[in-house]
Amino acid sequence: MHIEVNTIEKAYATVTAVRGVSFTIASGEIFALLGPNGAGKSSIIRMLVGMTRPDSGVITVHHQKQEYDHVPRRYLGYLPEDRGLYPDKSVEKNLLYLAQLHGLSKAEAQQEMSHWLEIFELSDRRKEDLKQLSKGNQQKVQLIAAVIHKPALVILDEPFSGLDPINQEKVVGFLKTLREKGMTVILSAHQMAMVEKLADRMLLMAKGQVVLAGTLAEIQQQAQPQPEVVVETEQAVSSEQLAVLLPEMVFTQHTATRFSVFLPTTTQLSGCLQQLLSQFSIRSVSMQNPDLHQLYLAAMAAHQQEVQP
Ligand SMILES: Nc1ncnc2c1ncn2[C@@H]1O[C@H](COP(=O)(O)OP(=O)(O)OP(=O)(O)O)[C@@H](O)[C@H]1O
Repeated sequence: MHIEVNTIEKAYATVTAVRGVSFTIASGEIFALLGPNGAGKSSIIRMLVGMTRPDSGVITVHHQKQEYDHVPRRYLGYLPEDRGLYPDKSVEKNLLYLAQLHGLSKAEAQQEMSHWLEIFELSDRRKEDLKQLSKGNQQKVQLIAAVIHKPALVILDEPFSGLDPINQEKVVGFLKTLREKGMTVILSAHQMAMVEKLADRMLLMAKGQVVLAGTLAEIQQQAQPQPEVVVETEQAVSSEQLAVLLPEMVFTQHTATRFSVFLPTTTQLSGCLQQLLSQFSIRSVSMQNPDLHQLYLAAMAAHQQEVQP
């Protein structure tokens, strides 16, 4: 399934939740929607699944040579923000009911359920009522419910919420398995460390607008066009010495023997190193790429400044 979103807008009574947002999602990729509370992520998801319509702009979903203006229910696996299984029914009843509702035979449903319960180490809990399970285990059952009918597209709103680090890692593994099975995955999340491990491409939003978009490498390039080189020296180096040696460059001193140089372009790396080597013994040099968490915070701070009058 391939999705194209072209300049969609969505306003509610008092707020414009989505402002001219465009992106594409290729078949079989994990696509992350990121942004602070109220950024517009859930609004986009609700439009993708057809729960609401954009006020303007176009959504085109391509699947098996057909086109749709939202993802048809039969191809969709959805973990909504407000979960929605039956707490008074057993894990097994919940999952089998949902699978059969989506058209799986009883045997197929049993087979899929056993497969996923085993992956999440919940096989021995299948007879228990959902409400008897811990919040994390309920979340895992919710995730199984979203994929048990083998949908082409899985949309997961906050799949890591309420999970401890070990279970978060399990969900990372689960999402990679979905990708291996050829499913397209859209997820919204606040856990940047998890997203960084998983997402093929991502869209960072704030106040209904796109702030950054692309692969992690593309986002790093957009957000920090000046590469950071971290240098460690054998002997102490002062800021004054650096300012004389590298007059054109911006640097930050971390310790007496460790500092970062922000290169105007990567082509200036060898010149910069030659200058440093002419004066100091260098212990190590490494290119530093900011992680998604740092990029996210920096992009949000920059966006905040931009939108302030
Ligand atoms: N049904 C609605 N009626 C009115 N306003 C709404 C409605 N749904 C969302 N909003 C508003 O639209 C904006 C975007 O909300 P949305 O839920 O899409 O953000 P989000 O990025 O999913 O946030 P969160 O991370 O908190 O779930 C917010 O200001 C929100 O208050």
